[in-house]
Amino acid sequence: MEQDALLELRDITKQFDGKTVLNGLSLTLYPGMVVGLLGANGAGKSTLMRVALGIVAADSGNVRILNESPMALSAKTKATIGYVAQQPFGYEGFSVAQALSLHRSFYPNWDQALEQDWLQRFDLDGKTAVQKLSIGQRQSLALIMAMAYRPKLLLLDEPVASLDPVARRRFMADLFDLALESGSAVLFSSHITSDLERVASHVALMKNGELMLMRELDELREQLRIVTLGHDSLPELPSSVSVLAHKGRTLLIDGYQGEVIADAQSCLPLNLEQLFMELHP
Ligand SMILES: Nc1ncnc2c1ncn2[C@@H]1O[C@H](COP(=O)(O)OP(=O)(O)OP(=O)(O)O)[C@@H](O)[C@H]1O
Repeated sequence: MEQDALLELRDITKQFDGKTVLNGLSLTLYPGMVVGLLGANGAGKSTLMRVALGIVAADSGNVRILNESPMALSAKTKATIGYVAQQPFGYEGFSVAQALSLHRSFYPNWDQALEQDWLQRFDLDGKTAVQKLSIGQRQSLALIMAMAYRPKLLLLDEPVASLDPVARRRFMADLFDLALESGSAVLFSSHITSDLERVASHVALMKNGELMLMRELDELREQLRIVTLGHDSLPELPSSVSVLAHKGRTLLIDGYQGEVIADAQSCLPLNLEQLFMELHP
């Protein structure tokens, strides 16, 4: 495992029923990184997280999470990892306060002030029965449960899909602060590209079980261009530039450093949503 890495996946392959879901995927997370994981439905985002946590075993490749094997995590290390699954689990039959009380007992580093702060922010009442919470409120509770012990590594599978825009914004800002303040790393999947652009330090883009791009967001803005060519054929390109997609007169390039692109009628930066669309024609 590389020095300081909080999570390292190397050459991970996973098949389900003969279908390849993760295909030679490598990804490393360091302290302070907030990585937004972007990919179409079925691209393998949840599977990646589940492999990282040892919930499912990879067919091949190597995973190290906080310097341990995910299949043999010590209790001490487990207490420093936060995870919110796409469909958060139950606590049916408990009130919010009872559920938190039970959950809290597993984590020596639980920050009760943070818990109270977030209960207020998410407008959750401790007396409400968990089964009466809306989907968004359940998601909020699951987030509090995963974050109030300030984990070193936080994996969130579409954590904000059911939150309203105000709650989403607040939570996203907190997420970023948490990582920066405590030297944690966060990996979160989301289809909301504007959220990703607002809070992520890095973007990881998956397609068909492969990692197409893993880059600092600022770098991505500088080095990716969408080019409209005068003709369908690919012109000779500067050596630093690589082609991500080419269809008709539209060319998507990486590694752009301000060079002149031959035959270009326009050469423009693009946002994450445009990038996603261009990579999924
Ligand atoms: N336990 C399983 N058994 C069989 N197939 C599975 C299993 N888990 C996932 N898959 C398949 O693996 C593929 C990737 O699923 P995964 O949930 O990782 O995608 P995702 O990128 O998280 O998708 P979404 O954005 O829709 O949540 C899908 O085709 C899915 O049907």
